[in-house]
Amino acid sequence: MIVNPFADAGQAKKIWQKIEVQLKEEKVNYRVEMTDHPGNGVQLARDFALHHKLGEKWVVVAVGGDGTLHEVLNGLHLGGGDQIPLGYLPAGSGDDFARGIKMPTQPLAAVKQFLEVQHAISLDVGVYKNRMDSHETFFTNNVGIGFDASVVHAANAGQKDNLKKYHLQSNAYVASLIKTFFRQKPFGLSVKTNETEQKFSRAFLVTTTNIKYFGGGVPIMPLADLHDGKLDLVVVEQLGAPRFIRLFIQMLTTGNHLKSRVVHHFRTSQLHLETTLPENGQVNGENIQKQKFNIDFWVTQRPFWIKDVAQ
Ligand SMILES: Nc1ncnc2c1ncn2[C@@H]1O[C@H](COP(=O)(O)OP(=O)(O)OP(=O)(O)O)[C@@H](O)[C@H]1O
Repeated sequence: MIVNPFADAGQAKKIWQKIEVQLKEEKVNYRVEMTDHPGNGVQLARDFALHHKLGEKWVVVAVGGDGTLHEVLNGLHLGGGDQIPLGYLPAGSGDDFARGIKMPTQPLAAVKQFLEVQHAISLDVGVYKNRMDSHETFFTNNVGIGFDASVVHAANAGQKDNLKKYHLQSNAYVASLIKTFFRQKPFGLSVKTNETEQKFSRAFLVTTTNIKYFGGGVPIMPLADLHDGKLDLVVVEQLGAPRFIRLFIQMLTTGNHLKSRVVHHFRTSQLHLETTLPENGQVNGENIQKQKFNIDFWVTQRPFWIKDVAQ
């Protein structure tokens, strides 16, 4: 168990204490490591993978939010542990992956479901690589460029100041959304998939997603499927404030945003994106440094210790 006690603005520590009572009651054989700084989940998972042989019956479980899951996934990869089943118990503020896989976000219900799992299942994970370097990053949820990434950057900066995470329902989140909306400038984008090539001169929000949700419960891609070997790319072109609000409401309610003329959807197993300007980026709600993106995406599969609930 790799636990981030600081997830959900520190609430995860209390959640973990409750989870532990349940694990002990069920006589589960486990070891626990607490992350003690950002990025520590990567180190702990990598070290575990480096010191445990394939074929041993271990499951590595990330306990925290989408950021913790992201760190553990990548740490296992760095330690050569791509075949070690990855479990997840949601204890974060957004928990988009848990929502996407229809896992209960209530921690004790999630533990109960976790203990019912009999075997690992194979699920899609996205991979991206910047053409300027050789480092591959895996992701369970999504990678955003432009507006959604700028919202994440603003939220993470706010979190540093007061450890308060923005929630979709909170006034602070809505205020940050509006402020960022007016700050975000459109940018040129080129999209290349297996089948098609398209250029946008005024891209605004560019999200490559493996699951239905981003931003703590916003269903950006209702059709996303973790079993189809594909990623979904959603490009939203620049739009005025009233239209943006309408689109956002459609996103939250009917899913009709996908029918809008300013929204473009691509489903593909391979993707190349290039931006004309340096833009903010985000992966699973964690900042990617502002840069001119020249980036490739593809899909792979890895084992998860998670109950398979059909999408
Ligand atoms: N001991 C620690 N102290 C401070 N930050 C930590 C610590 N351990 C991990 N972190 C960082 O906490 C951040 C947030 O974690 P995480 O994303 O899991 O929770 P969350 O933001 O509440 O949930 P979600 O992403 O689902 O909204 C990550 O960037 C991670 O690197």
